[in-house]
Amino acid sequence: MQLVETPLKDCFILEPRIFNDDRGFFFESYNKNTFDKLLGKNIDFVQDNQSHSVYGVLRGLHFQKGVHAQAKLVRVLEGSVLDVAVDLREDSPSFGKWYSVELTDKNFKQFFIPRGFAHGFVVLSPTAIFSYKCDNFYNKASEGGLLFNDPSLNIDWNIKTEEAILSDKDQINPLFNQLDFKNLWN
Ligand SMILES: Cc1cn([C@H]2C[C@H](O)[C@@H](COP(=O)(O)OP(=O)(O)O[C@H]3O[C@H](C)C(=O)[C@H](O)[C@H]3O)O2)c(=O)[nH]c1=O
Repeated sequence: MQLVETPLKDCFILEPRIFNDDRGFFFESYNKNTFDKLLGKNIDFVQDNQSHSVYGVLRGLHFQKGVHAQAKLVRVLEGSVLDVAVDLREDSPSFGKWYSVELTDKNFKQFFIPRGFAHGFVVLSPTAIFSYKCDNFYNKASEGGLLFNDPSLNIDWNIKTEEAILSDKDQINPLFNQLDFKNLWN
């Protein structure tokens, strides 16, 4: 497993070692010892999630606030997605910045997003199965969100805005001023 830094502080891309042979391939998708050693900290994941989506589905940008904030280790089991993280930590040098990485079932890349980030992805293949680990439990009451097309972020999702398939929740975020990320996740 290799760790690759990103422009967002504490956000990392992980590239597992793939063992290919004439049967196919094998790799360790998660190993606590390896992961914690690479990160240099102890991360206890407590919940695994999985979603299936068709092309153009855009889930995000979501986060849970305060004590319910979640760190996530995300990957794609089938298809390809553009995965996006936004740094909402006011004391971070990358505060208000976003970063995207294409995760596919061919590049085996994983993306670690710490607590304090908004997260989302858009499906670029006909269908995609998205699987991820969280280090805190789901807490609906603490959920918050940013509009995927927030003009102050200007995220390039690699699809046309009109192609995006969104849940009702993701279409409007009247709770949040689009231009002010301060205190958003506290
Ligand atoms: C997240 C979650 C949802 N649910 C229930 C609540 C709804 O009835 C249903 C669908 O939830 P939602 O529309 O919030 O699912 P996504 O749009 O995929 O949300 C996720 O999308 C982005 C990519 C994220 O990073 C978050 O993990 C999460 O917000 O599953 C649960 O029961 N447990 C959960 O942990």
